[in-house]
Amino acid sequence: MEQHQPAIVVDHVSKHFSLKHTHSMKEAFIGWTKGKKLRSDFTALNDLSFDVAEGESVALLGYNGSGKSTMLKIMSGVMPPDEGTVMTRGRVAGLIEVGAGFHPDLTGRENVYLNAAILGMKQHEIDAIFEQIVDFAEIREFLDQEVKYYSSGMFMRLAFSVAIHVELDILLVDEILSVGDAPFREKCRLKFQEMIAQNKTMVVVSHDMEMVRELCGRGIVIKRGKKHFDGPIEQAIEYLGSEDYQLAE
Ligand SMILES: Nc1ncnc2c1ncn2[C@@H]1O[C@H](COP(=O)(O)OP(=O)(O)OP(=O)(O)O)[C@@H](O)[C@H]1O
Repeated sequence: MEQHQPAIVVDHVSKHFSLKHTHSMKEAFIGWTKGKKLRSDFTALNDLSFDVAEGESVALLGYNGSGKSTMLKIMSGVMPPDEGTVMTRGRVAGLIEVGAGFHPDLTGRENVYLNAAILGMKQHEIDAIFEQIVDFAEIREFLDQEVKYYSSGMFMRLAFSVAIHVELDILLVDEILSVGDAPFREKCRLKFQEMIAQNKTMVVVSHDMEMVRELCGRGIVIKRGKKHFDGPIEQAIEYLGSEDYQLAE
């Protein structure tokens, strides 16, 4: 596929979290008088840099806790980096915490409007895609029921459907397909392929190597927040399973 200017530029990004150490009040006080730290700093992302070209589909791979979701959250703008910058070109939609913007006391219909608006769409634009959203989610008969009565699968379908039907240039996908049933997963798979054919830029976090192989041409392998490999997807998957990765610091 022809590649253009970068859609995403991740430039020397680091992220630190503060880890709490449990203490009793007394220990905490004594520790404090002796100048001991009650918290320590944990580096989740360590000077990470990469570009993603427009129309490219890239997988972020790595063991649990290696920093993949943190990287996606920073790219989506829900979390700031501590150091470095992320530049994105165009409208970014994240399938990260699907349904996070859904309000339990509102109906399915109201939530579709609310969330599409949060994702930057105008009322008439939402009207135009409303039917497609509902059809894709297959929850039409429950549309006017409050979403707190939805099953977790129904809830996820609707939230997911809103996110993929809004106008977007960059789609960030975090391990969400595991929630849906097999027919819904298949439908999503086809939708992702359609988006790739439409030259959308995608960054996918998944432990499902079959899906990653199918959707992505390139893989970035990280461990403890550091990039260890960046290249063709087959080689990235191979590296992830290698002793080199296991031993990598
Ligand atoms: N808000 C937070 N506060 C403290 N630590 C956090 C926070 N978010 C993430 N972390 C830590 O940062 C590290 C990276 O987490 P992250 O969720 O990015 O990993 P991941 O590669 O997506 O893992 P997984 O494959 O398990 O989904 C983990 O050690 C996690 O505990």
